[in-house]
Amino acid sequence: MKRTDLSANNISKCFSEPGEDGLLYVLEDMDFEIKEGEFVTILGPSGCGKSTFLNILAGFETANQGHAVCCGEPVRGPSPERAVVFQSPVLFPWMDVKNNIMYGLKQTGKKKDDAQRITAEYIRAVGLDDFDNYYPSQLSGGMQQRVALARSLILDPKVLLMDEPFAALDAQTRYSMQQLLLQLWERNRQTIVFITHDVEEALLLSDRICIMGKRPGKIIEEIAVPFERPRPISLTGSGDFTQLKSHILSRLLV
Ligand SMILES: Nc1ncnc2c1ncn2[C@@H]1O[C@H](COP(=O)(O)OP(=O)(O)OP(=O)(O)O)[C@@H](O)[C@H]1O
Repeated sequence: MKRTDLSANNISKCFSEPGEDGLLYVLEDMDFEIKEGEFVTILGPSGCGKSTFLNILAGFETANQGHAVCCGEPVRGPSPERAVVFQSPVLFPWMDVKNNIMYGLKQTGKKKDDAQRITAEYIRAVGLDDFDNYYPSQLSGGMQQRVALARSLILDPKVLLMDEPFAALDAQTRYSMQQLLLQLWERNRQTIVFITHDVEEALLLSDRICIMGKRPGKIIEEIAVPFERPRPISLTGSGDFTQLKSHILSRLLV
């Protein structure tokens, strides 16, 4: 049986409201669990606390109550076993594609030859073979996000935490990035927590969808996505797909 890779128990989080005396309650008694190798998407209305929750899982934020547990250990801060991919790719502007992707490997003390070989594999995997000496400013948004993905995956994290990673991309690039992510996931089977506002994206990518309610957020419904993989784009026109999509939308609009 697959074991739980990441869980959150009874998480509550509040922030002091900027310029006010009061507290903003963002998460309340939130429970969450994801199994090894599972792909779970979190959907929820704007401001319900999705990013805050992901930041708690990543170890960037601390909960006021409850805690996150990764591979049996409490999350006390960021760790290379939990990689984070943001909407805006975080790259070093002064490094070319190759060095951006290789950076983390070098930090782990890998031998130069090995680091270069592994980096070349990842550059190929994300389809940037002809761009390895380009700088981030010379790349499109989609290409930058490919670099960010390769940069995270090269460290072979157990868990990938993705905060609206494709939201800024045009429809075509978004689709090709979704396919790329699925390809890499099928190969390495990381445990993925993925945040999006796009219900179709959630239904095409994930094993399970967690819907959060309004702030203070917590999960109000979980849906095991019933569609077999691979899921072709034509699936979006099927009756079962549109029915599930409209059910999810109705939960989001409550
Ligand atoms: N560091 C912070 N200090 C104060 N308030 C914060 C902080 N981080 C987030 N918030 C507040 O917490 C609430 C939830 O924010 P969060 O970004 O987690 O929501 P979200 O569900 O990811 O939203 P969206 O879908 O719009 O990205 C918001 O009202 C936000 O203003």
